[in-house]
Amino acid sequence: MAKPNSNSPTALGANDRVAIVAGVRTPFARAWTAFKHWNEADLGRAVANELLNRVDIDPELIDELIFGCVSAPMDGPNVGREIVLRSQLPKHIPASTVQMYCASSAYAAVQGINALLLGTSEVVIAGGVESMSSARARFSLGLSHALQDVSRARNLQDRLKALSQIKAGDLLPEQPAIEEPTTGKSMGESAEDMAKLYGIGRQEQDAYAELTHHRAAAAYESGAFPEVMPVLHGENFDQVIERDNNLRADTTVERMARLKPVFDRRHGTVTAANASPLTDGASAVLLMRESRAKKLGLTPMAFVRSYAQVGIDIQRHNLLLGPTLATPIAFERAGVSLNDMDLVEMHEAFAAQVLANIKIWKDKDLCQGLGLDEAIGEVNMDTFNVHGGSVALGHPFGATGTRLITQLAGELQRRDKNLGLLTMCAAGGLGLSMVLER
Ligand SMILES: CC(=O)SCCNC(=O)CCNC(=O)[C@H](O)C(C)(C)COP(=O)(O)OP(=O)(O)OC[C@H]1O[C@@H](n2cnc3c(N)ncnc32)[C@H](O)[C@@H]1OP(=O)(O)O
Repeated sequence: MAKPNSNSPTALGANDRVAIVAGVRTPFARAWTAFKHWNEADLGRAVANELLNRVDIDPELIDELIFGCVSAPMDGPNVGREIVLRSQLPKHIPASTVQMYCASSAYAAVQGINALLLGTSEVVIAGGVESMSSARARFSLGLSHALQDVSRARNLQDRLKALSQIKAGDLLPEQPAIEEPTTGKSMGESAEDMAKLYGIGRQEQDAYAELTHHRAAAAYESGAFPEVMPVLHGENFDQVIERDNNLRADTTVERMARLKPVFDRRHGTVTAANASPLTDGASAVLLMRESRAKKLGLTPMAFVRSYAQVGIDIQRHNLLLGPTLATPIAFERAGVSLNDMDLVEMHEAFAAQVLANIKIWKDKDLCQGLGLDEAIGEVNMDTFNVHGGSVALGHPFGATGTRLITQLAGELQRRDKNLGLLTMCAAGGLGLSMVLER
């Protein structure tokens, strides 16, 4: 289990901090709905262009674009580069695509932060995108091998021989799955395990899901999501989506109670309502050092104080514990504690995962059982996910990280507050936490 590194600095680039200057995102759309006809590179292009249009900055000043994408398309897996080639950005800008499962765009931001601290880039666009609607079913390996043999065959006889190797089962397409290759368990099954292990009941999960939907709906009404851009959609791109379409302002615990559990149909508690949905969308942030922002006359939303990443042995521990393991390290690096946080944003893969993590945070024995020295502390729900989270807004895997960075930075700015934490679990037992300051 990862332990805080006591030699860590207390803040990143203390004399010339890394600034989050701006952030944008598309509305998040349930898979196979509004963005059915969009692909990853075009969704990414839309947010990159919007960022350039909103910030008064010469595109020539962008040194690098880094994007996260979990399910990268086979016909252009470096989505970042495809975005540059399709956007208003100058084509000479280098671009890359990173993968840290659900934390991918937060990790893209980390890569950008590191480049700025090293001085290898001065202005970075970091973001992420996911299009579950574009995820393709694959040929089986047996069929792929046979088709390769056919294409290499020199004569009709060899071609027929290659084709004769194909078994009936090989013809079945393999659907993209959200399963851990190591454990064979889906994310939903891990959420069920977590709910059972930490005693998080169905009612508690549904009540949390109701809260997150209602908060997100209220946030739209109060204008708290200026980062959300309108996007054209539909077969002829003649309709406009302006808000996340998973959001249900009218959802109630009573309605949710009627739903059957999905991942453990007999004894489970995780349902379509208390899980984040499969989602399409993109988000991006503009990063630069404080001094650069000042020179360009730009007012940063917030600065990066620290970050930390962890990996969990998922054969011993639940894979959705990332927030519990990564947060103490980010706090120690920033020289702060939970009590100092004005706002906390936790990615909501599932209501059960959020509730289990915050239950562990306040319990010394549970924290020590996971190798931590002490309890992290008790979360104040009035300052936690104040505008809702992934269960309501949706969770395009590659885009949630920079959605969280923008949302937290924006809310710190609006409330004129000083410190905020964002924290994420990710598949593979990964976790990423980041402390922002003003
Ligand atoms: C680190 C990480 O982030 S891991 C997380 C990774 N993400 C995941 O694993 C994704 C998990 N989610 C999923 O796989 C899917 O969303 C599922 C399987 C849970 C649900 O998928 P679907 O069954 O397609 O959901 P669907 O939208 O059809 O909803 C099912 C029903 O619940 C209802 N429902 C959903 N949400 C609500 C709500 N908030 N209130 C009331 N009813 C609701 C729907 O109306 C629908 O009802 P109907 O059958 O009468 O039409």
